[in-house]
Amino acid sequence: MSHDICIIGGGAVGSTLAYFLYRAGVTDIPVYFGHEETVRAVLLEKGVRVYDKVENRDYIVPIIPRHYSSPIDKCRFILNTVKAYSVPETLRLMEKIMDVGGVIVMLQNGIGSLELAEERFGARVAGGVVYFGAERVSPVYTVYHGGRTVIAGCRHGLCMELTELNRVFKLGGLEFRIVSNIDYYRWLKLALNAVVNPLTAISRSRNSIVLSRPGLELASLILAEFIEVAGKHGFRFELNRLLEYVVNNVRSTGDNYSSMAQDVLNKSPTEIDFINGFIAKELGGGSSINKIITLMIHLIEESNKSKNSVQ
Ligand SMILES: NC(=O)C1=CN([C@@H]2O[C@H](COP(=O)(O)OP(=O)(O)OC[C@H]3O[C@@H](n4cnc5c(N)ncnc54)[C@H](OP(=O)(O)O)[C@@H]3O)[C@@H](O)[C@H]2O)C=CC1
Ligand SMILES: CC(C)(CO)C(=O)C(=O)O
Repeated sequence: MSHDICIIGGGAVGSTLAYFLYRAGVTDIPVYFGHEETVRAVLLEKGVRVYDKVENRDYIVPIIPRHYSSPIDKCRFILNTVKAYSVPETLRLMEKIMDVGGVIVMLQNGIGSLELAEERFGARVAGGVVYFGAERVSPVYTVYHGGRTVIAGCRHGLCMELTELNRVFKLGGLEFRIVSNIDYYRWLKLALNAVVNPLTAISRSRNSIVLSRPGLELASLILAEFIEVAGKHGFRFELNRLLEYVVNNVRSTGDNYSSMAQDVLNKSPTEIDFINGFIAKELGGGSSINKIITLMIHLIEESNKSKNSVQ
């Protein structure tokens, strides 16, 4: 079956994107999931439920649920919204469902997923950064907490096709902004995630915890190292302006549990190696704050695996 837009990963971000497409009048979107049970649950619900907290309204978003092992569509646009650690499992799926001339948009936080997809699909891949907060309450229920922007662009070429996504998402109320320097925006988003995700995951708190005194003190330490690493890659950032940017973004998603906090609460693996782990590695070893934070999150992952952890 031929479709304009397919989504891989129907979790918090995938469901929210399907919701904005639904508002734009697009209703036949295949969404690929990791578990058969999720596919069955979505079929029963006749879609995914998305609660728009900004509008205080509940929607059933009709989607076509698929399991990733059964690639039966041909898609002009593939929006990949699985967690970074699941991306390798989706490479074969993307190969099967990408239509001739199709474009993939990799929407993971952190560094590594876009690079992996580019290795396989070259210039047919765009990167995207998501500036909204969404919480997956159950496999078929997502709360959209606010923020209305996705920034996207290709690193090799112009990807003019993306203007179509810009048009359709705009109809639904989401800004899908296309930029020529997507790497700059990926680094900027890395700064935000390096602060918000581990601090909310360690404290098992909503994003607004970052605005507390210790939260802001830790933010400065994390960002000082981020600035050093970004500088080595040719991106110059200034600490006070970065802190202001983090504070503004935390204010607009304050009620959300970051994706990493959700992972920890669900006893799932986290994306720490793609975020603070990446920064620590780029610092070249030694006992950095990003290294310590990475180890602490790995310790929590281990504890979550263990039957002896306190519930
Ligand atoms: N949540 C948020 O507020 C934000 C998240 N992000 C980023 O967006 C990305 C996605 O996060 P989020 O939506 O929270 O993640 P979720 O954990 O909510 O959703 C992940 C989805 O991927 C599916 N999946 C897992 N493996 C596969 C596979 N092999 N093939 C197809 N689908 C698969 C899961 O299926 P199943 O349901 O069956 O398990 C699930 O639907 C992450 O990189 C995150 O950092 C960025 C900004 C905000
Ligand atoms: C923007 C933010 C911090 C929203 O929660 C996010 O990217 C995430 O949760 O991973």
